[in-house]
Order: sequence, then structure tokens, then C-alpha cells
Amino acid sequence: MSMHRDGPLQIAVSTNSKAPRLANRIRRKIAAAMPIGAGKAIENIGELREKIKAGNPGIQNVGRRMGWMKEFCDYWPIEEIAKIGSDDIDRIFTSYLDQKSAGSVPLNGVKVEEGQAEERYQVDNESQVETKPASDVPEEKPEDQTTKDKEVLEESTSSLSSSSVGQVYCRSRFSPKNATAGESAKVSGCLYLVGAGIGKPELMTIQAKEVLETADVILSDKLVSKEILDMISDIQKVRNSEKKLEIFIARKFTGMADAAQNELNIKGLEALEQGKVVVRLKQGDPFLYGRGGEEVLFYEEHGYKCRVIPGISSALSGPLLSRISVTHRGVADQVLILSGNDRNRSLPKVPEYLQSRTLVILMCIKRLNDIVQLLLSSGYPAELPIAIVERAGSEDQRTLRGTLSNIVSILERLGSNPPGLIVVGHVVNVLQSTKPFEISDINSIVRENSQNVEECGEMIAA
Ligand SMILES: O=C(O)CCc1c2[nH]c(c1CC(=O)O)Cc1[nH]c(c(CC(=O)O)c1CCC(=O)O)Cc1[nH]c(c(CC(=O)O)c1CCC(=O)O)Cc1[nH]c(c(CCC(=O)O)c1CC(=O)O)C2
Ligand SMILES: C[S@@+](CC[C@H](N)C(=O)[O-])C[C@H]1O[C@@H](n2cnc3c(N)ncnc32)[C@H](O)[C@@H]1O
Repeated sequence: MSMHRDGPLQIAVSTNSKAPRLANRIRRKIAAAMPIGAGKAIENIGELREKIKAGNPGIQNVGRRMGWMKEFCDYWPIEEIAKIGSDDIDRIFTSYLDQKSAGSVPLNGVKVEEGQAEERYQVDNESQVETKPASDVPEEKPEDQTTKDKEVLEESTSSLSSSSVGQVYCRSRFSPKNATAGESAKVSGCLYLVGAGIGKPELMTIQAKEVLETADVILSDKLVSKEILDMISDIQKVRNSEKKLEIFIARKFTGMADAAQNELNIKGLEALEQGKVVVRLKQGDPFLYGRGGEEVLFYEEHGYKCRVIPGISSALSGPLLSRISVTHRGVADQVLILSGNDRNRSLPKVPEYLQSRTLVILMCIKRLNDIVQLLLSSGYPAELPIAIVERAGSEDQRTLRGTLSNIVSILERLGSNPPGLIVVGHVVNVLQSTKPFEISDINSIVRENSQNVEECGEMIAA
């Protein structure tokens, strides 16, 4: 047995006495792939977990505790978890207790404020979110809500530094200064709604990168990858100390999405009023299931024109990076993109089965079983190929392939690695050299590193 230890982290490699020397080498390779500070990150999570358990005990709170920890562990970059200190843990713990998410943790030296949104929801457990019925929530005019939220956020936004230049205009080539007359409604501040693409900085548009370089404030979705956040902190590092770049990451956790969204809108508005260049950075394409349209309307209602910069969407590039061509002559001539949840957490409305149609479903992994049952009961064949594409474009991209009849057990066995999407249809296996897999076939797992497809069934079977 060859062991790798990093604090509480232990990784053991066994070759069943067949190749102990090779076990060493494999162990070294695995250890080299570990994120820096993995052991420290585990210790920090352990400390937080203990705190949350002690502060919110009881079997009735297990679901809530687990749901919260899961979201923290699944989304926060491990290297960043490793950097948090005891003070940060206390702050995160406080935010857990009051669900007002007042946590603030450092990100590569950039101060990251997280959602400090008002509580409008009660989260009972991971899979059950109770939202107050609309009739219980008093109707508010947008202005009233804005004022109220401003009050709630007053303290948190005080950290927004004023820009070195009193009145900042857009400095990029895409600035409203260059826009046609009437395009910029207010000259103070400038708002860009930018698609970050799916995770790799190389897959961002040049325009998106240029706009990031001009930003004073970046308001980022939590799905935006660590690689892109690292790129942003590099921008921060080469700036002179006069022009500070501030970044806020939305904490759109279960049941808090609307409140966190509202908070970001208000932060954006505050910064615009101070004449800053604000970049609202969104995963993938900013309009596709990204609330981008709502944000454009919000800022326009407040007199600011939005410039929208496209990003590569996971809906098409995720399948592509898993060697799935969503249309393929003779196999599929149409593709439909769906969300696995609508705003009321209802299942999507699926069309009748058509052999030549590909479905790409986003935001659906947590309820894969329900989606599969829905497809089966709507006449989709049990042997129809389906793929789960996770973390497309990242180092740890993974694709699971199966059929409607076995994909749920495959995922249950291997666990999920969000964010992920599913592709349903015969195109799933067209570019694969192998046939559709059975659940008994452990080789059903294919790990992919971008375009470089590497089958590692053997490693998992060992
Ligand atoms: O509205 C809700 O929050 C409840 C329903 C719900 C949604 N997605 C969901 C859930 C379940 C849950 O969160 O547990 C389910 C949901 N929302 C999200 C995730 C996280 C992930 O994809 O890994 C997940 C879980 C996905 C999974 O099951 O694998 C996060 C999410 N939803 C959404 C966004 C984009 C945004 O808010 O800016 C984001 C990213 C936020 C960020 O990165 O900071 C947007 C969203 N959520 C939703 C919709 C409605 C889709 C439609 O009307 O067809 C839409 C699209 C829209 O508002 O325009 C609904
Ligand atoms: C709220 S939607 C936003 C989609 C985004 N606007 C886009 O165009 O990619 C979030 C969903 O996109 C999908 N997603 C985003 N990034 C992904 C990635 N790198 N790999 C796989 N799926 C991803 C997942 O289905 C996730 O639940």
C-alpha cells in the first residue's frame, strides 16, 4: 500500500500485491494532482462542520446542515477553503445561523463579500425549500424594495472603495462614449453584463477579457470557475494601488437565490451611482437561464444602459467537450434546451419523443430520477442513450454515459460533481468508439480532460 498524507487527508493506492513500485508512482501522480492546501481545507471544513453541529444541533436540523455544507464544499475552490482563517469560519458560521450570509472570505488577496441578502425564505432541508406563498408577501413597489434593500446593505457596501477618478466613464473600446446617441442613459458609471463562458479563461471572448480589465467592481455568479477568478486576481495584482478592483461573489444557495440576486442588483446600482465601471459576470451565456434579461431591465429601469457581451454556453459546449455533437446528419436534426426546474421547482414540460431530437437539460442533476421517470412516462425508450456532462471545460470534467434505464444508478454509485447537465438522444454515442454501457460495466465511466478523451475504467475497477 502506498500512502499519501496531507494532514487529515489520506490517499492509499493498492495494486493488490501485483505492482508495489508502480503503486508508488501512481500515488505520486495522484498526490501531484491534489489542490494546494487540500489537507488544510479539510481541517477548515471540519472546524466549520463542528461549529455548525454544535450551534444548530438535533436530528431535525441534519438536512439543513448537510445541504449547507454540501453547497459550500461543492462550489468553493479547495485552494480558497484552505486559506480561510478562524475569523472567517466564525463569520461563515454566523451567516449560517441567521441565513443572512454575512460571510466574507479572502480570495487571493481580493476581499470577497458574499450575499448579505434579506431572509425571505425558510430552508428546512436540502431537498425541501419552503417559500412563502405570494399572498403572504406584501406587494412592494420596486422603489420601496430598493430603498429597503439599500438600508439592509448599507453596512456591507461601505467597503466599496471610491474610485481614484471621481467620475469614471467607460474606458474600453466598447464604452458608451463610442455608442450611438441616446444609448447611454446615464454617463456616471457603466454596466457590462458579461458571459464568462464555461470555465476556461481561454474560452472567454477577447471582448469579455478587455472589459474585465477596465472594471472597478465585478459582481460574479458563484458558478464562475476558479480559473477565471484567478485570472481576475491577476488583473488586480498588476493594477496600481490607486485603482482598486473589488469582486463580490453571489451566494445563490438553495432558497436564497432571489434574495442574493436582489442584493447583487443593489450593489451594482450603488457602484454605478458612484461612477464605477461594473461588470456583472455570469456563467456561460448571460441570457441563457442566467437572469441576464431581468438584469438588463432592472438597470434600464434605473436609468443605466447595459452592454451585453456573449459567452460560450455550457448547453452547447458541454456536449461538444464530451464529444457529443448535438445535431448529426441522419441522427438528430433538432436540439431543445430545457431547465430541469422552473421557478416553482416544477418539472419541465417535455415534448413527445422524437427519435431525431436531442434534449439538453440544465439544472437537473439533483432531480435526475424525477426527470428520467418523466421521460419514461412520456414515451421515451428505456434504452435511449443519455450522458451527464459535469464541470465541462474544467480540469476535472467528467462524463457519465448510460441509458434512461441505468443512468440514475450510475450517478448514485459515483456521486455528482456539479455543475452538470444532461444530454438525451441518440447523438450521445455517435462519436464514441464503444457501444452504450450497461450498469454492470464499470467502464461506463469516461473521464475527459477537454478534448483529450481518456478512458479510465480500469483505474476505477482496480
Ligand atoms: O428558483 C429557484 O431557485 C427554485 C427552482 C430552481 C431553479 N433552478 C434550480 C432550482 C432548484 C434549487 O435551487 O434547488 C436548480 C439550480 N439552480 C442553480 C443550481 C446550481 C448548479 O447549477 O449547479 C441548481 C442545481 C442544479 C442541479 O440540480 O444540478 C443555480 C442557478 N440557477 C439560476 C442561476 C443564474 C442566476 O440566478 O443568475 C444559477 C447560478 C447562480 C450562480 O452561479 O450564482 C437561474 C435559474 N434558476 C431557476 C431558473 C428558472 C428556470 C425556468 O423558469 O425554466 C433559472 C433561470 C432564470 O431565473 O432565468 C430555477
Ligand atoms: C443557471 S444555469 C446557467 C447556464 C449558463 N448561462 C450557460 O449558458 O451555460 C446553470 C446550469 O448550467 C449548466 N452548466 C453551467 N456550467 C457548466 C459546466 N461547466 N459544465 C456542465 N454544466 C454546466 C448546469 O446545468 C447548471 O445547472
